[in-house]
Amino acid sequence: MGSIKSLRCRECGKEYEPQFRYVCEECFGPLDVTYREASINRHTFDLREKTYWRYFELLPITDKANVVSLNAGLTPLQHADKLGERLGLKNLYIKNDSVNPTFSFKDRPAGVAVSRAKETKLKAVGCASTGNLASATAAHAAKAGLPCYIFAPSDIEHVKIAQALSYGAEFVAVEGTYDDANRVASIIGDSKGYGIVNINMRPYYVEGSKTLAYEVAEQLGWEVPDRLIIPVGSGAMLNAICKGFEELHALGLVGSVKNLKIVAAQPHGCAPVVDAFKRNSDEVIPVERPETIAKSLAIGDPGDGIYVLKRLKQYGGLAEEVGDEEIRDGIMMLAQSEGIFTEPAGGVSVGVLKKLVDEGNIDKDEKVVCYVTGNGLKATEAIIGVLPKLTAVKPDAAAVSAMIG
Ligand SMILES: Cc1ncc(COP(=O)(O)O)c(C=O)c1O
Ligand SMILES: N[C@@H](CCOP(=O)(O)O)C(=O)O
Repeated sequence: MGSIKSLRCRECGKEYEPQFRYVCEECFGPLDVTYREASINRHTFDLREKTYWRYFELLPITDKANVVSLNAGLTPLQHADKLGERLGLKNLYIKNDSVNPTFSFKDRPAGVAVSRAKETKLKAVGCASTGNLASATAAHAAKAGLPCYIFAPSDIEHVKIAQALSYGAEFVAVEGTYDDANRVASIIGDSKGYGIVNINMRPYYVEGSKTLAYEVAEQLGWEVPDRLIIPVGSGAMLNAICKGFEELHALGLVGSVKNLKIVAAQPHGCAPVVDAFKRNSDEVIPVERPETIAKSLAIGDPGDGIYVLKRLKQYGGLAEEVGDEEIRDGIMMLAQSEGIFTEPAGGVSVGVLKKLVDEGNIDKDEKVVCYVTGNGLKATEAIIGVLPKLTAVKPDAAAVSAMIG
């Protein structure tokens, strides 16, 4: 049995029974899941399934029978020696979450939220999305046998729309930004009683992403790295990863997290958190019209932005942005040195890492984990212009030989 205890307001600390609720009725703060003490140690996980459900006691589902799993998680933590050499880092790792079942890290939070929807007998699920969450929610809903409603900007990558539609979701293509889609999803979800995974189910949903901390620690032999590079949209994942490391420490599974340093990475065309960090302000000013090839990070009004700023203060953090060209360079560098093909969000992580190393902000001996959260096959239009042009050649060895030299 899982050990969920309560929902606790992140602002005022008021506790609630774990119900279908996502903001505090006193102060409108966001709610976080708390757990009863779990009796686990480092060896508890040794023989368990190779998915993020290996951490079942630390996830907000009571009965294992309600788990809706596509076998996501326990993705590779690749020692990136070649990329590290190019950047001048001795101890670089890529957490490659692009190889999940729907090809992004969103299988973690979506899988947890859809499982919770099944457990609490909701009649339908959905999400507001920039594309990746759409497929993750739709695929898990298909597996659970639940209807699924997606609300997303109409101009996201075609393949992300095709993927979500293929899983049988109803796709509402909103003429507007992600924030417009989010507003509509919130109203529809509340009026119809649908579980909108990243809005009215958010306390449960975000718990899935903290497994990105658990896995990294376990894969490093229960060690806390020196620094994490995390791409930021709403900021939910960054917060969840910090919560994950803190929980591991509280459980005695890892040592101190005091020296962990966090980097928030955003694209130049939508970098409200980086902007606030650089102004040394606690106020995140929304970006009205995001303009970036990193469409999955095009969240102008990041719901967890202020909490990212708090985390950066708590963890000696940095925040940096990179433009479209640096994002493409990051995609190519990762593909050509490590054989990992990422969508632009991963190009943002690598681009920001390169920028910080070049500027002398990261020491060459640090153990750095760079999160790559989505697959390059999902956004090929972002790089098509920088790939070499192909010239067709007759199926003739002499002609081919003349061409390739
Ligand atoms: C591939 C990818 N990486 C990173 C993020 C950022 O996650 P968050 O919105 O939780 O900050 C998103 C979505 O926003 C995403 O789709
Ligand atoms: N990038 C996300 C959109 C929003 O998800 P959230 O967790 O930040 O609320 C997506 O993949 O759709």
